[in-house]
Amino acid sequence: MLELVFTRRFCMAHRLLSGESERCALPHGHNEYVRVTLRPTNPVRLDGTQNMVVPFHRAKGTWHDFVDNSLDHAFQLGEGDPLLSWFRAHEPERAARIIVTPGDPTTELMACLMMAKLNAFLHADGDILTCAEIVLEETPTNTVRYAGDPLLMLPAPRPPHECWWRRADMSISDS
Ligand SMILES: Nc1nc2c(c(=O)[nH]1)N=C([C@H](O)[C@H](O)COP(=O)(O)OP(=O)(O)OP(=O)(O)O)CN2
Repeated sequence: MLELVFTRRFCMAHRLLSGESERCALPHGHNEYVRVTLRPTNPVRLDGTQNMVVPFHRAKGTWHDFVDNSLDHAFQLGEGDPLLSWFRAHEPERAARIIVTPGDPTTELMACLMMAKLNAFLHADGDILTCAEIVLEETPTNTVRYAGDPLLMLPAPRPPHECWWRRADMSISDS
């Protein structure tokens, strides 16, 4: 099976309120790497001329735009986090740069949300490719990997069209 594999780096900050770790409940940041593996939905033989599954820029362009302009330097907060209400009340323009997640923004959750978003982009581009695997390296020593359908792993708090990770746009929250 021919696969296309792309890696991108981004900075993020988050905090985890529901876990056992007190230090993770204070806002802190990581420089993360996300690696995605894309597979042709209907694999065919290389044509002997162009010999491409899809041009790289088409396969990764929208995804990297999302990583660079929506994920990079964004603050990730669970939708019940009181910091979210604070930003919406006092710094509404910055609140728009907050990634709002269903529950704590753990690496597991973010990996599945990001994979679902990528699949929404790929679906909107004709379903030529599907994301088969995502690897999200939170730190050099902590990595989450998922292969399969991310929708099977994700909470389903609202109808699909009200969940930003199901929409093929640059959104990172639902108002
Ligand atoms: N299952 C998960 N557990 C934890 C997550 C997570 O996303 N999923 N996240 C964190 C925190 O973000 C924390 O900042 C990183 O974890 P930690 O192991 O404390 O990071 P270190 O850099 O200290 O790792 P060492 O290799 O042990 O130095 C916590 N748990």
